[in-house]
Amino acid sequence: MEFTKAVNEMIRTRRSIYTNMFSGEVVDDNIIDEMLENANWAPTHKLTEPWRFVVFTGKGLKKLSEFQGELYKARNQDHFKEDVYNKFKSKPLECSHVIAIGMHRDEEHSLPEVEEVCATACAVQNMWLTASAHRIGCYWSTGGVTFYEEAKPFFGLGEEDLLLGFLYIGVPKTGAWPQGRRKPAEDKVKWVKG
Ligand SMILES: Cc1cc2nc3c(=O)[nH]c(=O)nc-3n(C[C@H](O)[C@H](O)[C@H](O)COP(=O)(O)O)c2cc1C
Repeated sequence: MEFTKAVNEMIRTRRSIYTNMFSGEVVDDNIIDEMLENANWAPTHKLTEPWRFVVFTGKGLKKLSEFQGELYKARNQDHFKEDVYNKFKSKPLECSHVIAIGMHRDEEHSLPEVEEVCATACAVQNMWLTASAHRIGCYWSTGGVTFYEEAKPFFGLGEEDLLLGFLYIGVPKTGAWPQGRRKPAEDKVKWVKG
């Protein structure tokens, strides 16, 4: 069946495409919208739909770059490293779009936190597969200010919410689609048949 072939192909050829593999071209916003729409169809226990995204592009990338740089500086006055600071600032500027990935806890805490993180990760995978289907490059980064508690409000997240990282997006340079590698699936699977 065509669906089976397509889904196998998309899942197995989805790759992390890093910023040094980006051409500098800008991705059409319509593709980003498609990614976000597909994210919204992720599975979600009790339909809490915990994923929250902030999309940075154009001058927005500069805002993110400055925010990250300043927060790094403020946080690391005693052990400031110039190269880390430069990386915090430069990464967003190497992209066409950056999507900040947030997980929002509902007030009732209807579910254990881990379930909401899992649902958000499913949403990210939907975006990643959609980008790959268009042969747009992206990767999930948990660098930058991801684990800085005080970064949350900048991304519209509350105390109970989590910032889970960033999807860095760009047009890959020609020929920049890498081969993947995985150890055999059988190594991680046990069947119980009787
Ligand atoms: C939750 C999560 C966080 C990740 N964080 C980073 C990261 O901070 N930096 C990085 O270079 N890659 C990061 N990656 C991408 C992985 O390195 C990548 O998926 C892995 O090398 C396998 O390559 P593939 O995605 O091309 O199959 C992350 C992936 C996931 C799922």
